[in-house]
Amino acid sequence: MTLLYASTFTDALGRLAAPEQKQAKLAAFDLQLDPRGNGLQMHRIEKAPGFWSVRVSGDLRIILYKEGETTLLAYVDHHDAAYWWAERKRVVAHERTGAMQFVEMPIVVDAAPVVPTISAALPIETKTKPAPASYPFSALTDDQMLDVGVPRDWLKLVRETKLDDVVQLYAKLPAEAAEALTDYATGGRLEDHIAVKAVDADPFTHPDAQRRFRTVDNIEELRAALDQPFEKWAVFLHPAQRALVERKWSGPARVAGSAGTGKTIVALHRAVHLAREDEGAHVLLTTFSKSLATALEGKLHILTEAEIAVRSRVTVRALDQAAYELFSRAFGQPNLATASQVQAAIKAALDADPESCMTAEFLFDEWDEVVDAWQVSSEAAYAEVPRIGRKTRLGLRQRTAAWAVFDFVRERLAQRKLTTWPEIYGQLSTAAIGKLPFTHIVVDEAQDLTVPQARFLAKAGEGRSEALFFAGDLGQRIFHLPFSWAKLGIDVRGRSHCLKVCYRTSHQIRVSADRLLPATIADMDGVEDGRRGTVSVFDGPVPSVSLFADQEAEIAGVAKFIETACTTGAMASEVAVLVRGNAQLKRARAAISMAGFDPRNAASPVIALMHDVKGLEFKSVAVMACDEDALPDPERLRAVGDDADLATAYDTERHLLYVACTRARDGLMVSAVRPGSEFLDDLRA
Ligand SMILES: Nc1ncnc2c1ncn2[C@@H]1O[C@H](COP(=O)(O)OP(=O)(O)OP(=O)(O)O)[C@@H](O)[C@H]1O
Repeated sequence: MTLLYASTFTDALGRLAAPEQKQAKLAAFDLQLDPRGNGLQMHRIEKAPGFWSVRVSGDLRIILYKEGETTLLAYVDHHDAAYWWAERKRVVAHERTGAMQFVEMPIVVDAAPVVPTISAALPIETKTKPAPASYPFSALTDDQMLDVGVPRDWLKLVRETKLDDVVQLYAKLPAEAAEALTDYATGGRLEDHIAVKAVDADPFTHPDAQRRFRTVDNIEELRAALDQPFEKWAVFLHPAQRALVERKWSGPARVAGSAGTGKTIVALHRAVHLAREDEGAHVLLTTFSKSLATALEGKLHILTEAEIAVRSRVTVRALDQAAYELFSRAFGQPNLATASQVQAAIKAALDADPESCMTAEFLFDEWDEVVDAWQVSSEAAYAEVPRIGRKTRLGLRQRTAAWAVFDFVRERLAQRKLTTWPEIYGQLSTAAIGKLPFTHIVVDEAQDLTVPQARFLAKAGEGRSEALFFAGDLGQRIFHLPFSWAKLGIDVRGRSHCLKVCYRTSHQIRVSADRLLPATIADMDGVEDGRRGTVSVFDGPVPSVSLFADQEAEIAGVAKFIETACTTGAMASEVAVLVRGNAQLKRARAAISMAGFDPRNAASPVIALMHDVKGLEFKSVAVMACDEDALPDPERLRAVGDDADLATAYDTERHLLYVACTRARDGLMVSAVRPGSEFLDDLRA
């Protein structure tokens, strides 16, 4: 006998009180040991063919679906609610795709005047004819809908669905069908969603079935799955995610996609997959900051709860942290130069040459983005180096003058035995590359890699097709100028794939945030990340973009937003107030205080800078103080030494607002003092 569990079971388990969860899990473990359920009180549910109820305790019931040698843990709830759930479901293999589905049974109502609506608690089929304009699916044929996994019982109801009700299809239809229809209703093509047809195969192993059903191989696996805080991502991957995780790649590969489409989840599963496949593997799972690495490590622990040996083959570190450790081991602890030490050296060189027509800012950028980044070590090499990403051309005389400054900086750093990050990566790429302990490197947030990091990774993965895997979104690049990965030896062309299902942000928030970015962004190698066709799996309130007369009024407005979020289901720690820079932090604190919280208390809403929230998510987010003179940040723009780089710096400021807005799951408020940042017009458009 085979035991499976469904995502509906873990979802329902998560909603029970803790003692009830414990009892339900014990009954589930009994079923794992004996899927026939001998010794348990089981009853066939008359009105729901194939479904059985198992008495857990009192009136708590597990709903099982049994067919042949298969037992499925389908749902768990109190008696009446559990029966109510089962009586409205059928478990059937889709006639066209072969994927096993839970199909909600539509109720047919004969009364003609009832307006068709999917948003009702139960679907109501009527005989009224909808007007095509507001009914996006009215012209679809049966075949078109069956091809994407719509159950036959729902064909008519789908045709009668209004545009405003489309996102609610997720609550009623199998996810593959809802995704396809949502994309179609928002301008996409159904042809892009035609499901794999595997009618003769086991319907539970169809790629679409695996996003809702999981076979349990042993009690440890079931215990790990049920003990987790019901993290769906740990088990139920989207077929597009699973394909990227399990594929044998012929070179460096990359997963892209809008914020919240599960790129981090894919990176994490990929790392575990590599470690699982090969006992000799040692995987570095890395990202750009220590806090994100810590979050990744927490998720790794959830995912490998029942696989301690696999866990031991994955090391999670921020990339700089990993490089520092590797360098220290190979060459001794480095003494790192700070940006201000480099700036001081540039200033000293310029002071000695009052004739120079280059600014200290320009020279610092040139040092940072070109000379140090590419480890240029001589004037001749500087004359040759392609100044990728730098738009202002330098003539020979200017390069010679600039080199005199850089030579001075290099000498001063050497005298003081100071090392820069590019030097660390440079030495690792040459002297230590044969001794790296990692067989594979999986990089999350890869859009913010620096040149030296990318060069190092290219060297680390050289000659091994599966060694490098990247996850990132070009629309979230907020730290560095773009450069060609291919020229450095990381060629993901033909191996870059975009995820299209957004799990984090509501449809309304995603649509607003997407307006900040072009529909497609290409990197320097011509690899495109497309946002078109992305769908969110749930609905929420329309985000607000509010302009206030002054700071006091804005603080009061944000305080009200926080209060509302906290009284409508969010815990205070699930609410965040984000600002562009340190100068705006006091406004965030004032808003939190006015909402009745102590900003110093850890259980209060989170206050953070936009730069620090990459990879995080909150139930509700207020992005405040987006004033005209705060976003784009004038300091940042002033620091751009090369006027020609201004447009790129503007883009990164825009990306920053995109990152901030897409941290929100359900509620988003963006605010400013009038007239507000120019970016807000795009959000509102
Ligand atoms: N297959 C899945 N099933 C359910 N939830 C998922 C799935 N994949 C991802 N998620 C959830 O979606 C949310 C976003 O995932 P993740 O952080 O991986 O997205 P991302 O694309 O890396 O986002 P960002 O670009 O903002 O960093 C998380 O809450 C994650 O648990």
